[in-house]
Amino acid sequence: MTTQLSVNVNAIAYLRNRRDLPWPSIIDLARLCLDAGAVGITVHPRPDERHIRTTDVHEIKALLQEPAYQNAEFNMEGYPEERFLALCEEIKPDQVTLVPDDPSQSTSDHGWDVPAHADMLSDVIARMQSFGARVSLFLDADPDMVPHVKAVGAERIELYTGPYGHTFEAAAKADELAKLKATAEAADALGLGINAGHDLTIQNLPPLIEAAPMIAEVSIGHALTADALTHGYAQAVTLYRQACGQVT
Ligand SMILES: CC(=O)[C@@H](O)[C@H](O)COP(=O)(O)O
Ligand SMILES: NCC(=O)COP(=O)(O)O
Repeated sequence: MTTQLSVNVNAIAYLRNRRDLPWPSIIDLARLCLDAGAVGITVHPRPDERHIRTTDVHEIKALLQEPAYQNAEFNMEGYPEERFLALCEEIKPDQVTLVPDDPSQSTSDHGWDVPAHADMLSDVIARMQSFGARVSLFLDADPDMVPHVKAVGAERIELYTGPYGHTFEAAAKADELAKLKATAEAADALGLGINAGHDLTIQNLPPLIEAAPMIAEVSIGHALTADALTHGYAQAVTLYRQACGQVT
């Protein structure tokens, strides 16, 4: 399996929202990403619309319905509150990634305590699957949490890679990578798909993929957008696809 790249466009929306102007265009840049070989687009429409707005979600959906992008995937991330779930039912993305974020959080910084929310998650997962979405649960690197994901019916986990991306001292980085590897292997053994994301970079991606080659998809936004300021957006996508081990 080759790890696929889904580009998160939250950061583009942040930049666009600085002024009451329609540029940078999320749709134009999403088109660039897909044409450069990204498997799909990821958004995280937060309740305060600090970056991705509901209108953006509808416009991306329309883009992915164009003939050229029929095979592209739409991944919607968010906390399972009613507004987000209703939007998912309206948009019908290919994948819904459930994230345990409080609305006040500055960004996603932890995975689910699945047993503590098992009944709610089971119901939400079934609700999202009823329109055909694949459901992924955002998870800390903890193999013991994996069987609970299986029990609530999700198809995938998304490994929260922030602690790995935030460490720079070799021993700490090795320790975080080992935890990610063990969690990916536990999920693979139970037949769960494995995604990964948060603070992944061109530098830290190859060791992650080497440690856990069964990772099906990484969703990357912040560092890719930063690198796009240097290399251009299409070239940045190519560089990240190469870091995923894809031949471009
Ligand atoms: C779930 C995750 O780690 C990211 O996809 C998250 O969407 C980042 O959110 P912000 O772009 O709002 O920081
Ligand atoms: N799920 C992770 C994601 O979509 C983007 O995270 P980041 O690359 O912006 O940290």
